[in-house]
Amino acid sequence: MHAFSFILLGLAVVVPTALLYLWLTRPCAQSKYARLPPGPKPHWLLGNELPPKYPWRYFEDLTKQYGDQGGEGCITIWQGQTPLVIVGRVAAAQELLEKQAGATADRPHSIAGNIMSGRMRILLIGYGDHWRKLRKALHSHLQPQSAKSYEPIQERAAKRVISDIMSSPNGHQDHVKTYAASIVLNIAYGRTEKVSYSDPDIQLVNHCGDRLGQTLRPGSFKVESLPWLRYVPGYTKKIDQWHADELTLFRGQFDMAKEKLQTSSAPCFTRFISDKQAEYRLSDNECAYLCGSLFGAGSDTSASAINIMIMAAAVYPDAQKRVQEELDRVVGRERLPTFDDQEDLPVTWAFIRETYRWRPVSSGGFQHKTTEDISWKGFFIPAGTPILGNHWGIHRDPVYYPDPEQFNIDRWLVKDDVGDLMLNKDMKHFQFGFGRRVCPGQHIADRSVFINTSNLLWAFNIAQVKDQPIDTLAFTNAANSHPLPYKVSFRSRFEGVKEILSVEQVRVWSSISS
Ligand code: HEM
Repeated sequence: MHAFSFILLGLAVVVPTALLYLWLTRPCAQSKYARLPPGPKPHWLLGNELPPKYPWRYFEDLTKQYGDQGGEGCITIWQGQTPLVIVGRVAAAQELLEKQAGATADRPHSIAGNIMSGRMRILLIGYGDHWRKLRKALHSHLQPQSAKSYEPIQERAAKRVISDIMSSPNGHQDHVKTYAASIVLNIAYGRTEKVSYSDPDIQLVNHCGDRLGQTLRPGSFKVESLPWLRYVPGYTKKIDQWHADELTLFRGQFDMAKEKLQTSSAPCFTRFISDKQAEYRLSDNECAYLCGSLFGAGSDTSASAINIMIMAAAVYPDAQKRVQEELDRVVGRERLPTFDDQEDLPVTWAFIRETYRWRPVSSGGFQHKTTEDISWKGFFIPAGTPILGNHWGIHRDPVYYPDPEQFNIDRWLVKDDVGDLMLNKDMKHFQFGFGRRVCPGQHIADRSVFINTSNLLWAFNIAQVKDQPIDTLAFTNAANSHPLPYKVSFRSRFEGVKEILSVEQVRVWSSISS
């Protein structure tokens, strides 16, 4: 027989046998997965198809269809042969991701992501001793008391945002990015100078961040579905190089910061971790990675949250007006809001909370993974199952947030004994994630958002003195990554602001600029 015919005959036997084997052993038909929450029927080999954009909106549609109809707010979709449980409602999130946090704090293993990060990027590290060690070090420095020590820096930098917006209103989103980058670099390395977002070293860090994003994008690296590929000579060459570049960058920044700190007393994570390195049993590279990954985790996220605040103020002028009335009453027009005013500004905080709910920064959330079998309300989620809190969907839970499509700051407010408004401390949001994996930078981030929102809305208020309402701003990226359900046309009238302030509010203006 001809060699070609042999090959054909071989294929005719091997391919159907392999497919039959895969079909018989398909995970979606295994008994341990029989009681997962409901969801759309998957293709037996390829799983469920996902939309190319905004999967969190699709998951919310599925939650309405399956999760609210017998799924207790949860659904299951299949990524190829792996199930993913998606939590889309508050009660389920509180139960599975918070009360059972010890069983849902792992992360799905990303082979390419961990090679690229040398297994040192905390966001990707599985739940266990290594993660605990890094987390403890971060927590000690980012917990509320330490976060408070950065307030003076945040207040100064927030003033600069106003002054930058006055000078070049069209770049308002970049000014906020510059703010966020400066704050994180200050916290990580003790850098006190204003760092422009376009500075070359920030561009380099962002370049590494882009590479990480590429590494984690499903389908980018076949090694995730075919793990043996990592042992094929040369296969990981590109990712190894990316890791080498990133490590060189992070080590360079860390070593330089350590050197500079010898002649200053500024508090920062580099100083803290260098002092505690032996106690936490951290290598030099681990310290450098902890500092380096703070930028990726905390810079663009904070900038987006602040830009979304400004966007919400533009889209919902009535809510903006209520914040400004409160600022007028509590702060007045002779000075800027400061952190000392926080307790007296419940409406401002309600506006911030509602904006977190309306457009959560990380709309799709980050996947966790179970480490124990979970039996809950008749469902069974086996150990090792990826589980995702869908921030977008959870924040649209119609039971917890009635009429969720309405931007309603009153849902966060209650009256005290004498009828004054106060923030309802029982109402929760999930902007910063869940359980043991909750964002360790949340106290710093919340402060950044508060000081910028209150200062900017205060400044817009002043600008309206001369009957020139600052009602709108142009948005590009915040709107792109968090698209509005309708097209909003923004007109920018910032040009007049500087004159108004310099003529009529000279004293205030000079306090802003100082
Ligand atoms: C508004 C700004 C921010 C938002 C919306 C945000 C959101 C998040 C979310 C959703 C997670 C994942 C939580 C989960 O897995 O359930 C996370 C993790 C993390 N965030 Fe933030 N974050 C912000 C700012 C910051 C800042 C300022 C820092 C540091 C200074 C920071 C450091 C981290 C780190 C290190 C992790 C990984 C934690 C782990 O996996 O154990 N974040 N953040």
